[in-house]
Amino acid sequence: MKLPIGRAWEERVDKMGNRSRGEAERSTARMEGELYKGEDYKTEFQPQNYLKTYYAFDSGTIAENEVLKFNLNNLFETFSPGGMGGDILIDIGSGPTIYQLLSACEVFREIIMSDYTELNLREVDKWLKKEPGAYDWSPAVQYVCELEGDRSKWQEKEARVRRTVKRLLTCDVNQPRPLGSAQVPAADCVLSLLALECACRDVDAYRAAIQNLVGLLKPGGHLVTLVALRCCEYMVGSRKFFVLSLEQETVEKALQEAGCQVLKCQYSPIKYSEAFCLNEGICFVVARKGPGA
Ligand SMILES: C[S@@+](CC[C@H](N)C(=O)[O-])C[C@H]1O[C@@H](n2cnc3c(N)ncnc32)[C@H](O)[C@@H]1O
Repeated sequence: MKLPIGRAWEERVDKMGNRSRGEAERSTARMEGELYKGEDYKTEFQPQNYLKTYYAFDSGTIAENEVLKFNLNNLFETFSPGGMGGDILIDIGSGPTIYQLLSACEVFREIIMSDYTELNLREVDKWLKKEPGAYDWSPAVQYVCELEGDRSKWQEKEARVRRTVKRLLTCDVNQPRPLGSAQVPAADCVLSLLALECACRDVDAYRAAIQNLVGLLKPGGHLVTLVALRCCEYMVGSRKFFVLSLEQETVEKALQEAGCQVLKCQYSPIKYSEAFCLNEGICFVVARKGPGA
């Protein structure tokens, strides 16, 4: 399947894949312990390192597995047949991952994925096209199939994700139009997991970003988000990235101010391994856009 991603995008990915020597030297010369953020994502966030640390599933660390299972369980509950569903789901800040779509692919006709960095989109594209070196998501896919009642159907589910993801776009949640000039229909659901707290420099920016995402929804559409609470930094390989520290109340208030009704706010005290990420709990939130928003 050839996804409708622009030629310019592919060319830039090639360039990113073969970074110039000067660029590589500049980045290794940066001081150890530096906190990366903002534009740094484009050059310093290495998708493979991120996947190995946080999504190794049963072969990885217990804490990271617990977070992933919490997330997959909540996504399963939210997107079960008879629950939320519809035409278009837009995933914002997808990163290099597809686990977030394993339940949603059953109940949405079309999924649009997006991220700030082209390297992340390239990593997802590799998996969608079954290219050599693509990440192996099968343990997570089998886990979700087991939740659905039949672990043996995991290959069918992978095929369904590949069929349902129609576009990969670049995005910036700090822009009033996070998907830029891309022509995208209003969505039934906007999903954004563990991305806003990485992308926003302060609470005002976070509130604005929530509003920007709500702007992508149809009235009555749903915003689904997962937030690592009281988090201040996380590691991707040897790089340390900034995270905005948020309380659950701040998240709920931002959604209400953006004209949404919070339908669910599932808190868990789980933490990542301290070596990778400093957080205190996590919350999975479902909100509905009100008519006046
Ligand atoms: C911790 S990762 C989360 C990835 C994935 N959603 C997950 O659940 O694992 C944070 C993601 O936020 C993205 N990001 C950073 N700044 C952003 C921005 N301004 N707009 C949108 N996404 C951004 C990064 O590229 C990265 O993929």
